[in-house]
Amino acid sequence: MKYVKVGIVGANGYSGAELIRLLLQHPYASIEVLISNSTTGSLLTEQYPQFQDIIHMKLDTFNINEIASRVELLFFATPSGVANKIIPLCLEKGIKCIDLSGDFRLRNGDDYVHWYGFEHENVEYLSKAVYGLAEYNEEKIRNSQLIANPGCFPTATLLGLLPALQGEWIDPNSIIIDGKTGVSGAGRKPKVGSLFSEVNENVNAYKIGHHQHIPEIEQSIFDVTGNKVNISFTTHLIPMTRGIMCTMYTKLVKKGTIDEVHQYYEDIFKDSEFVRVRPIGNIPATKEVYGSNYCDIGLYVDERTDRLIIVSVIDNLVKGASGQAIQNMNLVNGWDRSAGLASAPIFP
Ligand SMILES: NC(=O)C1=CN([C@@H]2O[C@H](COP(=O)(O)OP(=O)(O)OC[C@H]3O[C@@H](n4cnc5c(N)ncnc54)[C@H](OP(=O)(O)O)[C@@H]3O)[C@@H](O)[C@H]2O)C=CC1
Ligand SMILES: CC(=O)N[C@@H](CCC(=O)OP(=O)(O)O)C(=O)O
Repeated sequence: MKYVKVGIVGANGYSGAELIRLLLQHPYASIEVLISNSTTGSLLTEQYPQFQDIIHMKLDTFNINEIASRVELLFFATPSGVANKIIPLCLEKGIKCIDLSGDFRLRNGDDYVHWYGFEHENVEYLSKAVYGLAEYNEEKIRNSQLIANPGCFPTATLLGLLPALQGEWIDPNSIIIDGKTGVSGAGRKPKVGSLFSEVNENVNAYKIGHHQHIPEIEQSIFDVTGNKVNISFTTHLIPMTRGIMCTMYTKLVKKGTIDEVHQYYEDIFKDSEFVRVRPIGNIPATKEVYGSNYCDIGLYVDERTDRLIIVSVIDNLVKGASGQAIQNMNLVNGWDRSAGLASAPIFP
């Protein structure tokens, strides 16, 4: 099997480093180029000593003419507002691009000003991007040159919620999503809100009503089910390093026992190697997917309130970012879906 030469723009960030870790164990991809910004010129091991004697590479500046002949596929693990400017240059050179940022997830260019706070510079490319939720978009992803990798919260939310909507088990206008995340979700760039003394022994609700993942989740619900919904979505920062838990409260509209709903979920995900529907009565915890590409889903039918409560957990850096990006790379190249991703979660 031929190796595909890949590069990472934003290699010095948390999701960039996680891409490196996962790509090192990938059977068909070889890392050829690492690009960073303020740390350009340094060795990767100066930034991340864990890679000593494993990978010896320098962090370079982005120069499309210089890298075009060296890579066939680029991952963008850059802050929002960066990839929209440079991905079109890469596409013109025939490089496949997988963007881990939000820059190509929304179809409506005007939404970027409202939800992300920047003006998108290449709105004509938004319709060329395929949303990389692999479990729902596999065929389109296989044939795409530009993949918008889903956000971490949308990944956990959509995998947990879409079957309930597809099966018309719940009222689409009743959805409340309570999201919790570890601090690595905010990236490696230092900020006050990520300091140990701010996060430790604390829980903090943030971006209520204006989180950038709201339009992404609503857009995907529409694409898969045709439902135009307005969700209530609140995220909380909690004192852990990795992990996302989304607990979703929904009103049941179809009389169904937990056995029926559970069977419906199992049928939807029977061929998805990275979604595990937990047995009835078993609710997943974030540590049970730590370091892995799994999304685990637990279901509870509350007969007292007629609600279906769905709990979905992922590792934000793996299934929520770099693992899912590699899952998409596997589809684009026609490889095994789980190539390089088959490892079990780390526990405890
Ligand atoms: N962390 C997570 O759990 C998840 C992150 N994402 C998304 O992935 C992207 C990366 O996130 P994360 O790894 O956390 O971020 P980090 O802040 O940890 O890293 C950002 C990286 O981008 C580089 N960078 C910054 N500006 C530029 C630029 N203009 N040109 C090239 N490189 C640049 C930085 O380089 P340097 O350090 O040298 O300045 C650094 O390598 C974000 O868009 C984020 O929203 C998505 C899902 C989950
Ligand atoms: C803890 C923390 O701040 N998490 C970030 C995760 C965002 C992210 O990963 O960015 P994308 O929009 O590119 O998906 C947040 O909630 O905004």
